[in-house]
Amino acid sequence: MPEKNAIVLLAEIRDLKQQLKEKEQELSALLATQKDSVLENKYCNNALSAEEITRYSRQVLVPEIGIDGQALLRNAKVLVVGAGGLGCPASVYLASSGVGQLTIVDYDEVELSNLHRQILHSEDDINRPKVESAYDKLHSINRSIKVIPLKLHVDSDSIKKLLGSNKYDVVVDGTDNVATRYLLNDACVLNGIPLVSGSALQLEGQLTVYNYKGGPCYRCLFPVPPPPETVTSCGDGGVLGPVPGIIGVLQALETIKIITNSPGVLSGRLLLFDGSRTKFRDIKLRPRNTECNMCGDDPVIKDLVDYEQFCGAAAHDKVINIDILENKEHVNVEEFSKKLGKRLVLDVRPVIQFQMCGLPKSYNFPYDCIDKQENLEKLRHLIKEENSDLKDVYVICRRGNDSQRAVRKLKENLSDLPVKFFSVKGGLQEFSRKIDPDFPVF
Ligand SMILES: Nc1ncnc2c1ncn2[C@@H]1O[C@H](COP(=O)(O)OP(=O)(O)OP(=O)(O)O)[C@@H](O)[C@H]1O
Ligand SMILES: [Zn+2]
Repeated sequence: MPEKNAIVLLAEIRDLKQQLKEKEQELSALLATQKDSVLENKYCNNALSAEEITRYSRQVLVPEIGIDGQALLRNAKVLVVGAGGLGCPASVYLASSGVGQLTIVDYDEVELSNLHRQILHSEDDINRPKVESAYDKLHSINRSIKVIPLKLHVDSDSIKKLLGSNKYDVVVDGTDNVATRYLLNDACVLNGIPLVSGSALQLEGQLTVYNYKGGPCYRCLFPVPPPPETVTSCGDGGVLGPVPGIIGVLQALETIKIITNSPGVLSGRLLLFDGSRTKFRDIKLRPRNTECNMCGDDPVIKDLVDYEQFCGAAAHDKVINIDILENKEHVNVEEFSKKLGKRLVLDVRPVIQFQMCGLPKSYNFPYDCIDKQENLEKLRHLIKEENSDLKDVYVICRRGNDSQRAVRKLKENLSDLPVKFFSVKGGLQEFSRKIDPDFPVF
């Protein structure tokens, strides 16, 4: 028998997956028709079917949940925004605990660098929409609930449609940017929905519930957004997988408590998790601000606004390209690669990123401290030594933004040297995409 090649095998796997999906849909339809008859069981309290009693028995036994709580969960509708580090663990527990309708929204596709923490996605899902992969896993965890995957960017228009078409009991914020945080806060205030908010970076996490039974909203605490350059994303600062895991799981816990009217919901309090010492701290927040622009007694904001404009930052963590240099101060990666090894290259990423991977014969001068006197002296020395007759210095970073800022600083501080500084357009990510895919992207 001739040996099968990888392409044939992949095509067969795809066919089998498609067949499996069709069978699953058949099964769901069958279960839906049987549901009513399942509910009528002479031994069971009619609020829950026999299957539900068995499936959820361990949590129904918890006094705060009980049969009524479980029925509330089955009738609940939860919107999870973001199928990333927080949204994945949160939705796993919401699906498995029997939340009747779980809508999961994300615009993005799965990447290799997501897998260490985004536990709904696996290697086979790379390049698939996150919501598709989330749907498959959640559906296989619990076929008796309705999971609605929506691949879309949540903005002022789409959130209005989303909240207008369904009466959600809770919104879970599993996103990673300030603009979406304000957007979800305002949308939840306008629609009277509690917002379970979490965040995680490096070894630290935070959790609170906004807009719950007269408690504060996000704007009560943060009336104005932080300057965009002070916000660090996971892509820049990193995050250890279990940290968003812990916060996401706690988001599910708060959501379940809200739905089941359990006491102790984390409203008006902020939970701080410090993973380096494995410590939780709980701080009391200011109560609702009666003068809050959004939820105050006489709110100024009556409709959703343009959040990217309000925050001066994009409502996603993808590349925001700044353009602060003149055209002639840029060089594209094609030109840059021809000069590689023949010109001085300054890599202005943080030390850790340079240690992870760097171009041969490049020098690391992190942007943050490039204009410190001792670094300027080192640079002066390097340029004089290495660049005696080569007048160009190439400055590179991860995405081509910090390199532009660095060129500005270098021009200001080393104007006496007979060199020209160029920023490499698109940075190392572009270099990896267009010149050498062996350079690891992250
Ligand atoms: N406005 C939005 N609408 C829909 N999804 C959003 C929105 N903003 C953020 N998200 C999603 O929220 C998720 C946040 O996940 P996470 O913080 O783990 O980071 P990531 O974007 O997946 O990865 P990384 O930061 O490492 O590139 C992402 O999947 C992102 O696509
Ligand atoms: Zn408020």
